[in-house]
Amino acid sequence: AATLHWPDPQLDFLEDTLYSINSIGFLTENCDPRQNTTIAAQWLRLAYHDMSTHDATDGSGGLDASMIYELDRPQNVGIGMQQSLQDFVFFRTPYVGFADMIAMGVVMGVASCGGPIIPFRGGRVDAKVAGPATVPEPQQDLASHIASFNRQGFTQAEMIALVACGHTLGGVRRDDFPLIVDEKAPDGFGDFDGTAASRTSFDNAVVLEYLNGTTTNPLVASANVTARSDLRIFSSDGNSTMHRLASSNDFSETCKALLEQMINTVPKDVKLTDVIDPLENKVGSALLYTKNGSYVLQTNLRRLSVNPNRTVTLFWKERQTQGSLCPSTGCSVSSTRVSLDPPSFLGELRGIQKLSNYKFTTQIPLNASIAKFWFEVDEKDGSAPSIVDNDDGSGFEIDQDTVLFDPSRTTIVSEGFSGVFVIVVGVKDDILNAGGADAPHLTLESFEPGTQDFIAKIETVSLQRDTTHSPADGYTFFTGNISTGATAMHVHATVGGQKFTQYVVANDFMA
Ligand code: HEM
Repeated sequence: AATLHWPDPQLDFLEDTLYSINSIGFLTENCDPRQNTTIAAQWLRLAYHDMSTHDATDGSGGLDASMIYELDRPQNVGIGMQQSLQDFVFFRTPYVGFADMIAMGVVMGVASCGGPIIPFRGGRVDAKVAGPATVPEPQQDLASHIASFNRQGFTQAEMIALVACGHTLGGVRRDDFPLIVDEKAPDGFGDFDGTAASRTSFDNAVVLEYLNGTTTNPLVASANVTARSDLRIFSSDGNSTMHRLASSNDFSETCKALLEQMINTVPKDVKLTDVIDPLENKVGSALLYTKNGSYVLQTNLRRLSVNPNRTVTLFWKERQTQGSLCPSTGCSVSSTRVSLDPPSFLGELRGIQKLSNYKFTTQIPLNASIAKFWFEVDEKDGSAPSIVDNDDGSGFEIDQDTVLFDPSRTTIVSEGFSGVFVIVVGVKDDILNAGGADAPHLTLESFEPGTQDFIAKIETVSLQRDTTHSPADGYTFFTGNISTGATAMHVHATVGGQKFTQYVVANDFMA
């Protein structure tokens, strides 16, 4: 399983979104309905269509979010495609692309409808252009379907099962396929399986109804014989795969494996992360800034379990060791407060009841500063306290204190419906002045996810000396405006001939 070597904004975000914060999961939590179908069904179809550009012979294509360039193709008809992309777009970051969110939609959607929990890996890379038009269509013959699934990396038996696993959710809309669903279909929607409860269940009713001849699946039973692609596919091995999937356990296990393969089908040069499981210890962001004559360090440690007796202590090592004020074991402070936060629904399914968040805000003398920090966790159950120090004993390093984003001086200014973040960054005078004739160069690279057209916007603005915040505590302040549509930014600086970079997410703009 993936281990967090802090800072790791990719794993940090993906783990949070899977288990900790009920953000994307909130939309589909109870296999929630939308447009006669379910959000989970829309997400699953989107992921399959996006993946189906894969060519196993040369390793090209796969789950790479190329769908944003392919929406106008007839194979991708249906409001669900656009809507699903809209669901995911807000969650992309400079480190996590659309494709990872489309893949996560399968994990979330399937689990929310009572299906198996599919392991999730991150690291997909978003395509810059459309892929080939290779999504299978209902009017194609069996040989074309077998060839097309082979090209995508699936055998004939796997094709049968994967179609059954996909077509356990949702159905066919008359608006999209008037030649497949006739006008008698209630709400213009032909469910893949017949029972109302089944619509919101990831179950094998689609298999059982097919086998016992009661199916209403339009792709099996449509009056339009050409459109009966599921019938041709399901029966293509004399029903042997379908008989096997009649066991609900087999169905669940098979779907888990095949859907995992589907979301992990990526272009050959893309390397996915290890499987992301909930992390027992997780450090949040660490913000270091100056205020009223000292540094302030703000951070937190998240634990998966609750223990009201547990104490968590933050330790740190000073950057200036001469005339150290800390004992040899490091300076320390107890958590300022603990909050017990609910996990995401997937976190709950993984057995997490509450997440304990130990929060710290501590002052550090200006002449000492901080080089790194770590935590001591005492369960108060007689066992020895444990140390949380980034797994490898290195601790959580504050790599520099020269260029510091300042959340306490940063503000938001509204302008009608939109607005700007007025971002303030402090630069240490020692280094600034040592720069001599070299003028400092500071920029903000803001990231907007592209909620309108699905194309992320990265904008760079220069930071200027701040006229409203006078120099203080050994720092001079610089300021620049970015849109409130930004969800993250990098601060880049060249000061005194050295380069500095800091990554900050919008949550911290107003921390
Ligand atoms: C030969 C292969 C396939 C064909 C011809 C096919 C065809 C279709 C058609 C015509 C629809 C109706 C879409 C609409 O009304 O807008 C549909 C829906 C759907 N398909 Fe497939 N499909 C295939 C394979 C798959 C696979 C492999 C998966 C996923 C593993 C999948 C998942 C879905 C889902 C979840 C829906 C329901 C969408 C909703 O209710 O909004 N399909 N499919």
